[in-house]
Amino acid sequence: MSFPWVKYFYTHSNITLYFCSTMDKFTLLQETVTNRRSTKPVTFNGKKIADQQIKQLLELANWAPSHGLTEPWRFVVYSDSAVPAFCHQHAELYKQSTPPERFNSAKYEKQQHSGDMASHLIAAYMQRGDNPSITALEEICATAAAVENILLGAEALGIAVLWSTGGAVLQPALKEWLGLAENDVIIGLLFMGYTDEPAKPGRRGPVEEKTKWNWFAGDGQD
Ligand SMILES: Cc1cc2nc3c(=O)[nH]c(=O)nc-3n(C[C@H](O)[C@H](O)[C@H](O)COP(=O)(O)O)c2cc1C
Repeated sequence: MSFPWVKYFYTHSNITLYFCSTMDKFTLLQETVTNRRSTKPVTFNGKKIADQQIKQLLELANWAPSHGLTEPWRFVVYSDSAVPAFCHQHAELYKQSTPPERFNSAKYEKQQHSGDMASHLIAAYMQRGDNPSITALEEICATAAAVENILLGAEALGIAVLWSTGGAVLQPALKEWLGLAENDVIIGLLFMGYTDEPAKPGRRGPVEEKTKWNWFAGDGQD
């Protein structure tokens, strides 16, 4: 015995479900992307993130795209008392590598204490590969994409993050201290923790002002 209406319902409800789940996926992603905010470590509350969640975020990072599958992203993770210890060292490197006329003592002290309430700190860098057809720019882009994956995953888990290139991050001194090769590039320090402070609203200029569309005459347009 056949029940055509069962087949009809089954087929069409699946189509409906497919469209619903596509919509939900986009809405969820959109919320995660637009709600993500940078959080200053000074507002962290000292609560610890489980190492397991940090590992989950690193797994997300590892799914970033890379030209030629070079996977150039590398991470050095600091946790517990290694975080303030790193920050003190980073502040010293900033002091040593900054000409006296540009040295800012307030920045130095801020760097020293930036990890006091953080749970983890991740130094993210691009390890330059030896494939001559892949440029350093491409490998930096891939590593930045990996970092963005961490930021979005953190937002989904309620973890506060600041991606920072302040202090000595862009100076050779930090690279040397971390034992990186000359062509490697530090993409940033990720200060991670929890905050009780509400996020400030994000703001962006209109994307239309950053986009140029091109059409061929006669093509359909929305
Ligand atoms: C490559 C990079 C470096 C950044 N460096 C710093 C930094 O050194 N200090 C800081 O306070 N924020 C830093 N930020 C965070 C930006 O200030 C922040 O993304 C921007 O103000 C927009 O705010 P939102 O992330 O909350 O949308 C950096 C962001 C990026 C992408």
